[in-house]
Amino acid sequence: MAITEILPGIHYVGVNDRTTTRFEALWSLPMGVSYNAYLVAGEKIALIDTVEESFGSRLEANIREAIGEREIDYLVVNHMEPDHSSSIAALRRIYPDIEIVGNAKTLQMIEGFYGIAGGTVEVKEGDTLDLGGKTLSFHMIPMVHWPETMVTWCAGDRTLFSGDAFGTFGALDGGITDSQVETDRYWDEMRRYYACIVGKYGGPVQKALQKVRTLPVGTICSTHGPVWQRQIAKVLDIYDRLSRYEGEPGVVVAYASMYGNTEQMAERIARELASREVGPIRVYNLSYADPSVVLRDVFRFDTLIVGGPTYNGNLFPPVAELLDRIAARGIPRRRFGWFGSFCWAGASVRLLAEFAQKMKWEPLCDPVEMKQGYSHEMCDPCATLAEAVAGCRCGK
Ligand SMILES: Cc1cc2nc3c(=O)[nH]c(=O)nc-3n(C[C@H](O)[C@H](O)[C@H](O)COP(=O)(O)O)c2cc1C
Repeated sequence: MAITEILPGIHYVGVNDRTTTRFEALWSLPMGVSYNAYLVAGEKIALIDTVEESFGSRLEANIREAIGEREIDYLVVNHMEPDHSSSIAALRRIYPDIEIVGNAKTLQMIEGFYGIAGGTVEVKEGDTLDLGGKTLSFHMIPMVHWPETMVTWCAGDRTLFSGDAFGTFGALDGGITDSQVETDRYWDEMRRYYACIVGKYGGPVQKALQKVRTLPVGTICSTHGPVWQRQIAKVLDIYDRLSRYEGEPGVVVAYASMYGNTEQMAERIARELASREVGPIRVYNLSYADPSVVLRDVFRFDTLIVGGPTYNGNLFPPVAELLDRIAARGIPRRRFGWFGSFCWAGASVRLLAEFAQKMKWEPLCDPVEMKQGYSHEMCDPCATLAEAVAGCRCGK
């Protein structure tokens, strides 16, 4: 059996993208990304999802390698985001009789994006499609992370085609299933993918998880990253924890600084945290750090300390951008401390306090504010902030 036949009659026909530098024109891709598509072959054949348009010819080649000149009877569209749907029109040209299976919202989007209206099969929650020897059923998971998203369940093979749910950044280095790849490389990429792409939709992800837990899942075929078989419990746990916005113990110190004074406060706070054995500690200079990595760790850890100088009566832009990203994802709770600097009329500390209030986050302690240059006098206030973090750790 070819390595691409992940289970008898279920073929991986996806592709790797190691050239796109920014996913959604926003998020970095240091390990690339895969666009996964699958063939389910009974007496009839269904293709589940497609790939990004520029990789369409590779998808076709992979399909031909798996099933030769046999026709594909159905294209199941779990998710309409163009990295999975933009080869639909090309596929229809290659396989003119292919019937496109989707829910009402999906079919409306297919017409809107690709002008395809006929040759479709509309499905609702729980509907089934008999391929002869394999039966697919369809289950809606709206807003994970678009409104039309659904998953496809193949009960006979205990296999869930989950769309973007349980996906991760990171191309597939030869292997396809989690026993064929080095899984440790993917966990941080999975958190980064979740935080950047799905992070706003914790509630819908929780509902999807409830549905998935009723199924005896043996294989998860998502649209990005490895096929999960051995590590399903860990994957569900990561998605569960992140979608409950449950941080694990750890501190992110995120700051920006034009001339190094606020930076010295950040360094001091981190040193004081470490000397109290608080950890892990991740320190990011927001002018240079990859925003997706910072966001990943804000999702991952339970404590966030943010600092920046006052800039034209406002927050320094890289700090404001981080706060915008956090607010857009509605993270409901973090233990929050903040610090800032100014020269003649401070605003950054006040605006960080307003942010905490807007997010309904509990402040850890009074903020640390510095006028003009950093000096040894700032050590005590920075230590007090670190002490507040350490104090919470001990349950004080
Ligand atoms: C372009 C610019 C705008 C600034 N705007 C303000 C301001 O509106 N109010 C203020 O009190 N200080 C302002 N400052 C001063 C800085 O906030 C202050 O020097 C701070 O300590 C700089 O911190 P840093 O060394 O970490 O960059 C401004 C500085 C610059 C360069």
